[in-house]
Amino acid sequence: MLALGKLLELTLAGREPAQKIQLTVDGVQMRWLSEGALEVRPPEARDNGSDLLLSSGIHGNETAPIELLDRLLHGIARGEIKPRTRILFLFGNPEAMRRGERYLELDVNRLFNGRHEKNIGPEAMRAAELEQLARSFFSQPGRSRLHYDLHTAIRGSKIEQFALYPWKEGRQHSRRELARLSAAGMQAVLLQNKTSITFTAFTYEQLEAEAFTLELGKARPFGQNEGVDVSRLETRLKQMIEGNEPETDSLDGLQLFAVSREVIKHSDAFLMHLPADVENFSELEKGYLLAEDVAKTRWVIEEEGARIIFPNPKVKNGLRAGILIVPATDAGLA
Ligand SMILES: O=C(O)CCC(=O)N[C@@H](CCC(=O)O)C(=O)O
Ligand SMILES: [Zn+2]
Repeated sequence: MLALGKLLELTLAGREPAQKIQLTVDGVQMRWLSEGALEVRPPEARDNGSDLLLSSGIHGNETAPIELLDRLLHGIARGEIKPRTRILFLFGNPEAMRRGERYLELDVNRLFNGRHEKNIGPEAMRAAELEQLARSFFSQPGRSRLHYDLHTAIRGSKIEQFALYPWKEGRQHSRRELARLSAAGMQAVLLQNKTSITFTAFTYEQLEAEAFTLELGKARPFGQNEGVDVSRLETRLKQMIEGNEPETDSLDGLQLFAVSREVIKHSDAFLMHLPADVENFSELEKGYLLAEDVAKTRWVIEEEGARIIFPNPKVKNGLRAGILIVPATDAGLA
């Protein structure tokens, strides 16, 4: 296999490859751009005009998505997967990956859309670099732009695999992209309704890409991901890369949710009244006191059919400690 196919090994060892550009037997160019960043370019005659950004390791301990991208890269480097799309592979937080931690000082996925400029340290610099790499990758006019940022969650989930779809004023969510996600094994999509500071919010809001955060199961260390079944997503990604993806417009079985409220932790006095092992998508009854904070702030459930995802009272003050969601319809899709 070509040495650049071993991007994960290089990244975990903190090594820079001696040769930055390599060609596969089929003339596919692999180009190392920076730590954890590699561009794949098909020969011009095979290029189908699609640009696909695949990122993982934004949280260093979420290893199933890292292993998935590693398998795809190996397949390309060995000539077993024959790309017709341009692809940018990114491992988001290499130092956190080496340490097996979500992040070192700052959560990279809270540092986009201007936030890195207000912070210092390696993770702020990495977020700035990721923005630059994505901006440069998606700078070619007339090509389709798609970004999947792959994650696994801290806790178990009543709905195992789901996507979060960013929001931008004046832009409608795409039915075709949701059908594609459904075919890739996603069981639910959360439609955002305000701007955000995550990586996919950046590529969606600023780079005109279709962009999704995909949650694929529960976070486990490298080599312990038998319980995370990414087979449907992996098959779909191979088809997308090779340009032979079956057309689909079916949303059958795909559950849609909308954000009702983000629970923001304001102070060290923040208390969340949920069991430590509560699962994502757990239902909360009307009237339930979910959380309390400084100055008698109370989060009481008012919504019909409310559910909680990503509850985490340990986040830093000022950040999201959970999302309250409610069922949604496909009425606003384009
Ligand atoms: O399990 C959790 O609490 C977090 C899992 C995770 O990392 N999720 C992403 C979602 C990003 C988004 O909102 O699009 C995150 O929190 O960064
Ligand atoms: Zn994550």
